[in-house]
Amino acid sequence: MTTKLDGKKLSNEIKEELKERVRCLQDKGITPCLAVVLVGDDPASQVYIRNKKRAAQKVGVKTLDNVLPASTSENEIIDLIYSLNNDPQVHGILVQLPLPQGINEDRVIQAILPSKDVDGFHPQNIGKLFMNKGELAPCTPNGIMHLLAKYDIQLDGKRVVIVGRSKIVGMPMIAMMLNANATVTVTHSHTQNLKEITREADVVIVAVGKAEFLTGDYFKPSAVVIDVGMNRNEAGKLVGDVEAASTADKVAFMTPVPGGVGPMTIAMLLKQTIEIAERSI
Ligand SMILES: Nc1nc2c(c(=O)[nH]1)N[C@@H](CN(C=O)c1ccc(C(=O)N[C@@H](CCC(=O)O)C(=O)O)cc1)CN2
Ligand SMILES: [Mg+2]
Repeated sequence: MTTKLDGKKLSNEIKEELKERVRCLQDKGITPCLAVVLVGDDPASQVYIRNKKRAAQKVGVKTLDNVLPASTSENEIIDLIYSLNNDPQVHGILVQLPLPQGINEDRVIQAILPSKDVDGFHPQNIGKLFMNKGELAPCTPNGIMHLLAKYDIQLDGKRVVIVGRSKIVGMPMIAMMLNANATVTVTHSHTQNLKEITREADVVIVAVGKAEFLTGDYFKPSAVVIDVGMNRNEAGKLVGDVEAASTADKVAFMTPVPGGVGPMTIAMLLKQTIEIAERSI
């Protein structure tokens, strides 16, 4: 029997706790505020921003919208970020990724004041994370760590395999797993004999962005499988990077798609916005 790692349920529990923390801040005259920067008209990004704003509203985090056309120049985006850096009412700044083609994502992220970098993507925050001194961490891997802790999944000494090395998930996940004393292997598009590697793993984190890329035979029966993927299959159905039909009921723990990692990402974003506001007291 496979235990479902229910990110939707845990994210709702976290949001309830966050409401209380927002009430405490409001008693001190502080409203946590998240500035959202969305450039262009990528439909998926528009959905994610809508979901983030809705969740923020539910817990009492104020959002400031900055929606810019795809034609906006890199310098204009950076100037906007500088003005948000200097705005004392703004606690967190979120730049929705991906940015339109031609915009240098690294330059834009580096313009964010590290103390307001609620997504934890600034090199200073990534560096601190690798030194196990992180304060603001990328939300998806952070959400995965919270989900594993909720289900008492031990990481110390365990073999963790990360499939994918993106800046948003795979790379920061390496640091978090090392900080948890796991033995970490990172695999990517150049990796040979992937199945031999994943079959040895106690925990497999899959973030490759390819629909149903890994099937049940990639995992041992006691494995914990974390599926970060969100893809539309040919029938238009939302599916992960792991084939659920051949994997569910075969492994020990698994995240569903949807309802696994995704909601945890949003809960972590709100949690970190509130933490920045709490530090301002
Ligand atoms: N600045 C950022 N950009 C991006 C991030 C990020 O963390 N920061 N991550 C992804 C997209 N993302 C958040 O931005 C995100 C994606 C999906 C979900 C989510 O809740 N998914 C649901 C399903 C939603 C659906 O039905 O379509 C789920 O998994 O249950 C949350 C956040 C790239 N960009
Ligand atoms: Mg999910």
